[in-house]
Amino acid sequence: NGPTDADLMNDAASTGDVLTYGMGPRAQRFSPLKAISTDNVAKLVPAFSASLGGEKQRGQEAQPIVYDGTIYVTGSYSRVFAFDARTGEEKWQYDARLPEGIMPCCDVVNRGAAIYGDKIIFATLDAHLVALNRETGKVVWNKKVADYQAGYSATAAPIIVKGKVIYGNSGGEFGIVGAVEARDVETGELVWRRPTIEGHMGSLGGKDNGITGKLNASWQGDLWKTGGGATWLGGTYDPETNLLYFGTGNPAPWNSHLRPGDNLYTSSTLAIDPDTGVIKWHFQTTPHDGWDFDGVNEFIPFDATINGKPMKLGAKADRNGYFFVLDRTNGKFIGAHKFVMQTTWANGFNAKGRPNYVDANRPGAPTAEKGTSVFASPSFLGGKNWMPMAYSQDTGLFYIPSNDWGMDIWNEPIAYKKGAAYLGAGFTIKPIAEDHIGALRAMDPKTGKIVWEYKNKAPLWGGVLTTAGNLVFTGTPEGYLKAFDAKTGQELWKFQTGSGVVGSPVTWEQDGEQYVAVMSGWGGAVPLWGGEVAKSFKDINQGGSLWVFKLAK
Ligand SMILES: O=C(O)c1cc(C(=O)O)c2c(n1)C(=O)C(=O)c1cc(C(=O)O)[nH]c1-2
Ligand SMILES: [Ca+2]
Repeated sequence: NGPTDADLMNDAASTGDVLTYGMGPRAQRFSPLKAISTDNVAKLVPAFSASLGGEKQRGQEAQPIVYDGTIYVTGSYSRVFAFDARTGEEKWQYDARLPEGIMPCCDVVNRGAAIYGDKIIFATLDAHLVALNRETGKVVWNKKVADYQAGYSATAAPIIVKGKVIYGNSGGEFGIVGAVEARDVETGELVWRRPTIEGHMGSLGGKDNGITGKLNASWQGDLWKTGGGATWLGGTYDPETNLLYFGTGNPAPWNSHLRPGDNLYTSSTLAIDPDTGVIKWHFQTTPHDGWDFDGVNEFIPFDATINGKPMKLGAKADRNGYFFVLDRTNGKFIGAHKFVMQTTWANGFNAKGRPNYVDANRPGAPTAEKGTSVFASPSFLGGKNWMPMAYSQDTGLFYIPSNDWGMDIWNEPIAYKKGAAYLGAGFTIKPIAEDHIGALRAMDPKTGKIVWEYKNKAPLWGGVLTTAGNLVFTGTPEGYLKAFDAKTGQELWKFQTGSGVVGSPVTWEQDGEQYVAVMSGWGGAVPLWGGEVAKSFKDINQGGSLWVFKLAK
């Protein structure tokens, strides 16, 4: 009863449901549906809206899951809701009732749940993993996965591969140690664990399973013990190579002068064996990161012919402003293409895939209180942050929700203290263009060319969906869900949802009609950390609702 492993692996092709974060294990966010197309999208109207209620609003970053007449969404403050997919009527809701002392860095968000058999599984801000019965919302199991009092939290949607629920952790701003873990979906028992920082021991079936990397190869002294590298965006899975792809976040502390070396495996993409948790390859996008270019961004498998050769590739639009194409079988560097207006920290990448650093643009070492401040672009909130891009199998383009902005950044002294912020840096984010911060960009992964772009005044903070109807959907903080022509970027439709849209849209087919759904509710990191940019957009109203659309009859 309920979705099986095979159903999850087939999610990209099955149009009657949305079973995985990313609309398929590869997370391409491409739907073969075309009942809604460039010809008729102007006639898209609300079918219903459902409120998450309460006073607990803030950022709604979730991607809905749709199965058998029910829409499952997670809400801010670690809540889960089940709504009737035809009427919007609430079936149940679950509230994790968080303790006082949680320490999420960047708003009380959650990006979505996983579904498997009779269960809905999600991660909480106090670092628990919870399985609920999908019919009743009652707890089936609830496991503490890390210590929230040490700064651990969780915001990502888990994925499920071969009966194991696989998930990441958050807390990179508190000197935690990143890890990917796999648990038995039926019992919640740990199967394997893989820390992301070199020197830490992995486990498999209750036994040691080798340390990650090589102790002290790229970290000095004891710094690896509090090295960061959170896996806070979860991962993708490619059934063809049988590899999980997880991004890793910033090294801790942010002040790079306090931790000489490459600091592996922070700001990287890791390919992990889903059966054992062993790292098969790694690619570091920002070695010795000094700007919080936290590299968790999703790695999306795709196939393309390059120089006459069909290749199994993967792409990642990194927070550091470069779009990476790698051979997904072995991590070999194929290319890095700038997708933002400006990158002050590096001038491209060399043939081996190492950045050509501009040394003068690394914030200076603090002599006493404060080191030399530099202007850096992108800002630490990134050329692209958590919000997922989409890949169209029809156009062969990636649609990247990106932002053009910079920051003043300087280093400060800091020492590790359990449960306290471990940055050693100060910063102020600033706009760099008159007319926009956000830019939805269509990237050709074969050439690195930007085929079209749509500029948005506020920073884009929501996920992207693309369809065989030649459409691209994404939301804006100004409150709109918008649809664009996938080939030209022409804006074809918009709808005002009443609060900023920072969720990820999905589409499916039900009773012979195509539906589109998205969460509305402004929040996430921008209002908290956005400096001058946050001030400009402080009047956006908060919210918390699910919007569902279909074509007017
Ligand atoms: O290093 C980490 O553990 C971590 C976690 C998270 C998170 O879990 O949301 C964010 C970040 N870092 C981060 O750097 C960041 O810019 C960010 C933005 C958001 C958001 O949801 O808007 N989360 C996070
Ligand atoms: Ca971070």
